[in-house]
Amino acid sequence: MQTDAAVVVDIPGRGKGLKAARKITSGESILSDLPILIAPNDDGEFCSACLRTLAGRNDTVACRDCGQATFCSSNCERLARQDPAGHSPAVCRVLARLDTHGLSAESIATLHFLVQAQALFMASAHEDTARGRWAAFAGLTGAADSKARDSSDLFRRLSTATFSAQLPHMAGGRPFTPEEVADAVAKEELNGYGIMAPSGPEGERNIRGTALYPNASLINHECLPNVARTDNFDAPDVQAPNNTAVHFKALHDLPAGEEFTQSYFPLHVSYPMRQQRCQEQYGFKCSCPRCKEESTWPEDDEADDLGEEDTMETEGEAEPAAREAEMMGDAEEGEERADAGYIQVFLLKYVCPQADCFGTLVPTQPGSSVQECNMCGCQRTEAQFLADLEAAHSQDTMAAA
Ligand SMILES: C[S@@+](CC[C@H](N)C(=O)[O-])C[C@H]1O[C@@H](n2cnc3c(N)ncnc32)[C@H](O)[C@@H]1O
Repeated sequence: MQTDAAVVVDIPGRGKGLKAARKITSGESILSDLPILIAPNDDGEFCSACLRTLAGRNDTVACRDCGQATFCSSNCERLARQDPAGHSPAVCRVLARLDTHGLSAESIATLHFLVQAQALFMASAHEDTARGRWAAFAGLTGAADSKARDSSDLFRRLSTATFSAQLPHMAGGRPFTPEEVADAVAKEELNGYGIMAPSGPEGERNIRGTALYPNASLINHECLPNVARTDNFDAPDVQAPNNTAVHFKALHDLPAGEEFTQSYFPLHVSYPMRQQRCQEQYGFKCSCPRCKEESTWPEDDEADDLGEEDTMETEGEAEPAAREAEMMGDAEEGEERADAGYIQVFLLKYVCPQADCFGTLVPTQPGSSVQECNMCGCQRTEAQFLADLEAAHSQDTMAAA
């Protein structure tokens, strides 16, 4: 791994995970990772290779063979055609022959992902770089660890198109078996990062595509995470494929040996919804310190009700900064259950305050108290945070009176 900050470890009950190889400072970048494979949505809005926004560009190139890929530039087209799991001749031939009749947009996207994953597998029989990428793909958690959904229809459509495409240059490789299709589908579901587009005029969020990363896909979930992801697929000054990297920064200081955890959902999501999504989407029961605490709360007492009387500690009249330290300090390292006050301050500190954004605020630099939202890009200073904390405290005091 290209970082001295993280090491891969086996964690009982969680499979593989990443731990801090040394002491980490708040705002430090702990990992930057390029994808093993990117599966674009192919709806014509984003580059099929690097997922850059196409609107406003005058150098886009559409694939004339399959008609199912558009690139932001001739450079991306060239890179995609050279990449066995990008838009290589093999992928293009199979895509052109896929029967997608009657499938939902989500299943079509999964089928396209399977075409690319299978092409990577077939190329790994005779190409060294494909072999390394396939090894990373094969190492991701998959069907054996989850309730794989029925993928027999996807297998049938994939194998029919593959057979009809006749892939002469794929000598040595072979198509996926039904079990390999089920495993690849599970790998996408359990490890895929949905790459979000900037919000539309009505606040709607499109997904550009799904990407699997060799190391970032190993970071486990907790509902009070200590790292958060940033990316910049539309960075004008970063050439493909480097714009497809994801970066993880520490939200606060961490001791050596601490497991890096991210939240698989926006931080404000309620306890029942988080439990359901961990179980149904990822196949595990979340018993993190926040879930342990919130499992004892009355049902309608959602985590995002920050002003609720019984979730706020109102003792004493400490200054805001002292109050933050006091409350954040309540959750001792390794403690099993987070304190209600700690959860409240954590959410105030890290949930983006912009209406309907729900991004995570991440320190801009190591040691900096200025935070930036990983979704909308808004910034907040320590003074603004302390004012927000004070306002929440006053609201609670009034509600309690
Ligand atoms: C993106 S992968 C993370 C890496 C994974 N642990 C591995 O071994 O490759 C997601 C999977 O990790 C496991 N996982 C993540 N967070 C967990 C948690 N808090 N408790 C138990 N299992 C967890 C679940 O099996 C989940 O489907």
